[in-house]
Amino acid sequence: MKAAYLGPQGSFSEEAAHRYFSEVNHEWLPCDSIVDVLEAVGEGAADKGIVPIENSIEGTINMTADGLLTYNLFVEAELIFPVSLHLLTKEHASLQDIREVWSIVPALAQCRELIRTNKLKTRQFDSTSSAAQAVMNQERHDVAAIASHAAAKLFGLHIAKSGIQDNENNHTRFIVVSKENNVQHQERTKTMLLISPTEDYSGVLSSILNVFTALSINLTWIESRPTKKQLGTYHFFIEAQKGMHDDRMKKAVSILQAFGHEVSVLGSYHTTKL
Ligand SMILES: O=C(O)C(=O)C[C@]1(C(=O)O)C=C[C@@H](O)C=C1
Repeated sequence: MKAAYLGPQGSFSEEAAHRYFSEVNHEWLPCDSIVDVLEAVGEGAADKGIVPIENSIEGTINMTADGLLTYNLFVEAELIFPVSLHLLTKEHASLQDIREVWSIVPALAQCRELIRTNKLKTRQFDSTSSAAQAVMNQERHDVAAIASHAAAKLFGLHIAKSGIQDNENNHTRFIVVSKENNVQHQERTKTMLLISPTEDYSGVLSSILNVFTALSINLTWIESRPTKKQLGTYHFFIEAQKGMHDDRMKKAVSILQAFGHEVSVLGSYHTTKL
């Protein structure tokens, strides 16, 4: 089994992948970007991929949500991973010495307060670990990567300040994706749906939500994404706190279809706290 994740070594994705797949022998495929992970699974270069989809401070990682549809992927597990971000420098330095921070956009966004109050410039990288590697390979003393403790150790960087995210209690939700439609009807705790209204009318979203209210199904995530076909047209990712084996969930899907909406079940899965 080959599993793809966002590399290089030292990324949060790598830590999540190693912890989740720990019991079995796996072949790993570190990729250069989140989209490359999804593409590797979509095109069969890897059997499974681990990608971040939501962070408790910054919200949805849109390229993951959109990529699920581009590459026709299914979600087979959800992982909750605690994220602590650190300021990593090449030499011993303090926050006052730093003028510029490098990282992936979601990690920069999780440290908005520190960046704003210290008037730091930012540079975007494809992962926290590629930013840490770039800091190691340069000579400036006023730049720092925003990355993990594992990246600091791996690249021999100094931790100038730790726990710099806006909220100490910070978690990222990863999903494990594959090409296989694994929506079995075995007991699972959550389901992800994509609902595409075929018509636009006033109250279309509330009519969709009312179906879940009427069936007492709690929703854990809702995200509107543009269809990319015409300005102002959306489809909705909805995650419900019920597995697809549950009769109420099956009923919700058939009512939504009877309303004329297109409904795809993107996965039914359990949550693992890492
Ligand atoms: O860059 C990494 O280390 C990643 O695994 C990606 C990622 C993300 O994009 O959300 C994962 C967890 C943290 O939220 C920060 C970065």
